[in-house]
Amino acid sequence: MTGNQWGYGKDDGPSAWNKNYPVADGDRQSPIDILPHQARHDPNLGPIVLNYDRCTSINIANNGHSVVVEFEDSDDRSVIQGGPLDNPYRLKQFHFHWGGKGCHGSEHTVEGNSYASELHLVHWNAVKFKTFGEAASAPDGLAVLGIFRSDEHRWLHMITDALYTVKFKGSVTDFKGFNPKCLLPSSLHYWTYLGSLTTPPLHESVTWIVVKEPMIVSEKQLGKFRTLVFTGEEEDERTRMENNFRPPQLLKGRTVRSSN
Ligand SMILES: CCCCCCc1ccc(S(N)(=O)=O)cc1
Ligand SMILES: [Zn+2]
Repeated sequence: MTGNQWGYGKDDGPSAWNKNYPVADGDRQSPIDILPHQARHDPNLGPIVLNYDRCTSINIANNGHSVVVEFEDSDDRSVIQGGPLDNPYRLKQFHFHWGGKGCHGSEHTVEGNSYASELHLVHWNAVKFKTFGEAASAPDGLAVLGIFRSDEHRWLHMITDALYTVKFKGSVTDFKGFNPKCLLPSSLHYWTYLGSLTTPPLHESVTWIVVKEPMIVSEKQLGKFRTLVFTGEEEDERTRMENNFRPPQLLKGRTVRSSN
């Protein structure tokens, strides 16, 4: 693994990340396997509140690890708050993790069971920090909403129809007027725990909020995500982008709390 090059292959994948990112073996790494019966129900955990109605999506990009939709985060136009969060956190981007086929692909698992894919809505604490980069390495800097994805989804076509425009690593295209609220399941009951980024630099800066109810996407829609490639247009080999998920990490004594 040269420099900060990392991936999901045999030589540069999750088991090799601790060489360049020793925090990979830290005490609050993500994802984890969630055991619902061992989660502590906390009546003080209020509902998650999403104010996305004035969000401004900017572009959709293939960053060589996933497909990412970026948002304007210069003010509090789209924030998540409530639940375990002490402040509103600004929506910065969302991206996905998925498998090669069948039911593997999510990062978090529930009693050892994985879903076909997982959506991450990434937010940062702009009350305490000046930039996303600064928040991304602070213990209470980020809040990521994780949504499992399993069978057909009506709104997802807006994403999958745009995937052909970002087939190659490094491609970016405009993607305006998309409100990610349409990607969310009806109930936002959740598990929450203190964890990390699931890709390098693996900073232990994330308050994870994992929604219990999966959203529905079809195998056909998932297939469109697999038309992306990890490699740039100029490179000769075409490595299909799939299995871009990190396996569950040790809990190391952490408590997972459950909303009602
Ligand atoms: C200082 C730069 C940090 C960039 C961090 C980019 C990033 C955001 C979210 C996730 S995830 N999969 O935990 O939601 C992983 C990586
Ligand atoms: Zn992610």
